[in-house]
Amino acid sequence: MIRFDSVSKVYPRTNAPALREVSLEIERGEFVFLVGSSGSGKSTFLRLVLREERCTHGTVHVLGKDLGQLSNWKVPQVRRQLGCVFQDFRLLPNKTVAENVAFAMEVIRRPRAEIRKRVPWVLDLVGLGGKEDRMPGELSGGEQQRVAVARAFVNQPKLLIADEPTGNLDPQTSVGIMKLLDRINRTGTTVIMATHDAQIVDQMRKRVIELDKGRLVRDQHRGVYGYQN
Ligand SMILES: Nc1ncnc2c1ncn2[C@@H]1O[C@H](COP(=O)(O)OP(=O)(O)OP(=O)(O)O)[C@@H](O)[C@H]1O
Repeated sequence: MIRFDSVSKVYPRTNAPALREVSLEIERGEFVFLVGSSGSGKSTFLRLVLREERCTHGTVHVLGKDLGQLSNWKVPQVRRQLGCVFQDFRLLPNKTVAENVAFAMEVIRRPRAEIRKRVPWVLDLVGLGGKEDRMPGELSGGEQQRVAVARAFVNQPKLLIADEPTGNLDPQTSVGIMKLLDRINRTGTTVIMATHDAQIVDQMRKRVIELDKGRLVRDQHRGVYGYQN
């Protein structure tokens, strides 16, 4: 699903690499927490997987494609198999809940009949049945993140990337979001989640990958958060 071979990333106009010779493999269906202090390279790792950035050295394979060799016009073909959730939700403020989710299907040109069927299905799945016509601004943070998860999952991606999805939520609301991600993972979707939330990592006991100053320093099966902020 994902393979990093000796991957380094140096951003332009910087000296210290954001990632240093990272090698790892993530198999289909895994649930992986990416941890490490601020600036350790978590978001950089995720940006390389999304091909928002290219690595400086090494190779990144995602879904069988070498992203370094992939021409720009082929990037959307890979991206449409990936779903993303962010700390700040990133919903379209002028569209309703249902329209936000439908939009993810429209951009990849799914047929209207399918959109009409799948949007209510996925909103039910995330526990937002009945709130289809609300605007994002009329929802709580937890509800907005549920919309974002619905939008990320509606096209049934092979891989779901979550960058601190509970960063703006209280502990109880966070547990609800994690239950949802766990459920999505159980459908076969691989989940990679960057987080600073020790409680969640310790509760879920999934694979934990830790970065420190761009280096992979820990790769633990059924791991714990394990470092101090
Ligand atoms: N676009 C960029 N240009 C230059 N340097 C960058 C850029 N993005 C990140 N960096 C640097 O790369 C390093 C890793 O940053 P990254 O955002 O990947 O860390 P992180 O682990 O996600 O941090 P956080 O937990 O705070 O989100 C940092 O030193 C950061 O300053």
